[in-house]
Amino acid sequence: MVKPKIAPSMLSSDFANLASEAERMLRCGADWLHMDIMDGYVGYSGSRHIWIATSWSQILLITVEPLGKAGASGFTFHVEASKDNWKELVQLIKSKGMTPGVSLKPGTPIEDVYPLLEDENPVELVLVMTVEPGFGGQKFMPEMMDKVRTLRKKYPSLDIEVDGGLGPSTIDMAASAGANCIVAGSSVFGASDPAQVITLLRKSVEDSQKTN
Ligand SMILES: O=C(CO)[C@@H](O)[C@H](O)COP(=O)(O)O
Repeated sequence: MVKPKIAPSMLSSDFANLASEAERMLRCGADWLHMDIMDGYVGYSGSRHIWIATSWSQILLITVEPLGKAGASGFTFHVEASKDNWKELVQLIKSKGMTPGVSLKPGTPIEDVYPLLEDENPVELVLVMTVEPGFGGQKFMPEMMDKVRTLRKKYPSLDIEVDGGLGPSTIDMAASAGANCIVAGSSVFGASDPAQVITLLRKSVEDSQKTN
């Protein structure tokens, strides 16, 4: 059974206090910290819990090494940005001690990630974007759950992550579709009790796994 992982998105944190925000989330029970790298902005911090998701095409290769050195545990890149160099990227990510993952935008068909999962040196996580990448606080796209269901059926032990609009009102849709890694920004950082939200997200994943 794939373990639930709850990953607060640091995009919704107080950037002036990034380190203490990260520590606060870990104290609240976060398994991972999710850091986005997007056009022109690079943010990272040294923690073994940090996962990096990036959509920045040209810079992908040169961001791997410093993030590995900083202690990131995983590096997820967008399939749309890595058509020509994903094999090289996966190798590099692994060589720097991180777990490779691939992400796809809402308009990208799920079939586009199959070659990366079926390669002899495969990615180990697929991040299904449930909003258009860019900023926090957007509305969850339930129609993306077809992608999650399809992936879960095909790859029972794969880490399947969802990102965008996840919170108490949407988690059951993602969990019952088969997602086990949950990125949540505004619902966690905006909560008066983030630990309670993290617990609720995890419980939804666990309950779905028991019934499916
Ligand atoms: O990558 C992104 C947005 O591009 C996400 O990581 C968001 O930061 C998630 O925020 P919420 O939708 O949970 O507020």
